[in-house]
Amino acid sequence: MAFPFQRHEPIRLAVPARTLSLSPEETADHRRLLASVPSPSAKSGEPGTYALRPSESPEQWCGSVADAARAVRRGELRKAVLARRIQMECDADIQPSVVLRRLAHTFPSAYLFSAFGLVGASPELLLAKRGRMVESRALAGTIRRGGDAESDRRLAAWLQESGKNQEEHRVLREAVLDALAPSTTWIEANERPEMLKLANVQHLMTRVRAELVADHPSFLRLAAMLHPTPAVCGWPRDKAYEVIERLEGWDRGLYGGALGWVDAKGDGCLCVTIRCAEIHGKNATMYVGNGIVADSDPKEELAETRAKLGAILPALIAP
Ligand SMILES: C=C(O[C@H]1C=CC=C(C(=O)O)[C@@H]1O)C(=O)O
Repeated sequence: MAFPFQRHEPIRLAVPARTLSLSPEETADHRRLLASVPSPSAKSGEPGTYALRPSESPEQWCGSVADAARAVRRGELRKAVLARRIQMECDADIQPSVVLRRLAHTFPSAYLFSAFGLVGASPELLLAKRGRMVESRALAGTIRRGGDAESDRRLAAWLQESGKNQEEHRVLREAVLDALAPSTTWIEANERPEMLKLANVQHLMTRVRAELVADHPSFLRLAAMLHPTPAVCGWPRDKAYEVIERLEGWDRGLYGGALGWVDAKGDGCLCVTIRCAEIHGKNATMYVGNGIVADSDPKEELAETRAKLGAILPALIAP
């Protein structure tokens, strides 16, 4: 099932013909499972040439970032997330299963998905529920990986101390805790953000765990309270939607939404749909966004979108 970015759009639901559940310890099987997904037939061939084009020029997008940062400085909102779309056209059909397998290789611990035309490897957990236990993994604040252990450590230390990134993260942490707390008997979260290190970038992360009250809202209702978090939208939510509408002006569809499963017992798991692309035959649209606060610098934000694209882009391109 998938929630689109827009709250008024209907949730998409698919009933799987077959399900297979694996424990986290069975990662090796998970890889084996993906390896068993049939490869495209030799006849259909793999793309050999790729044409890339951003839907909006980098200059245009930087202008929008500057505009959003000014709105935050004027006190209209605390944070807005602005996204970019990168279009790719190939000379043969792109096979989602091939892209997924490449993502699984580079991002083995991510939430991998290929559903409703969207393929990706998201590091962000919106909500997981088992019985009365719930969990969320909130990410905001980003820096690239260093080329060696020392520069990587220095970049991580810089991120932990960066006022701009701390503010991006604080807004998210508060929103997630405020949304869940009224439905819980206890709720815990790390005081200071941890570092989450991925192949291409590192993020500030807050892990939230909680026990729900006996008479708790359903998994879907809880997810709908959280969605969209300030990791993909901003805060206050209504004002952030307004700024996104004005500065982006395109429909995000399932990007910035949530995707996962819910079962008959009311348990489920939904990741945030980031680090992904929509695939249609020979065409793909990649999506990438950043949290914008008062001190955001457009050029640095542009570089950050390029670092984040280092997840989905290499999975689509294998010249
Ligand atoms: C919205 C995206 O990332 C979010 C998740 C982690 C870090 C983010 C950031 O530092 O801006 C974004 O809030 C995206 O990758 O498209």
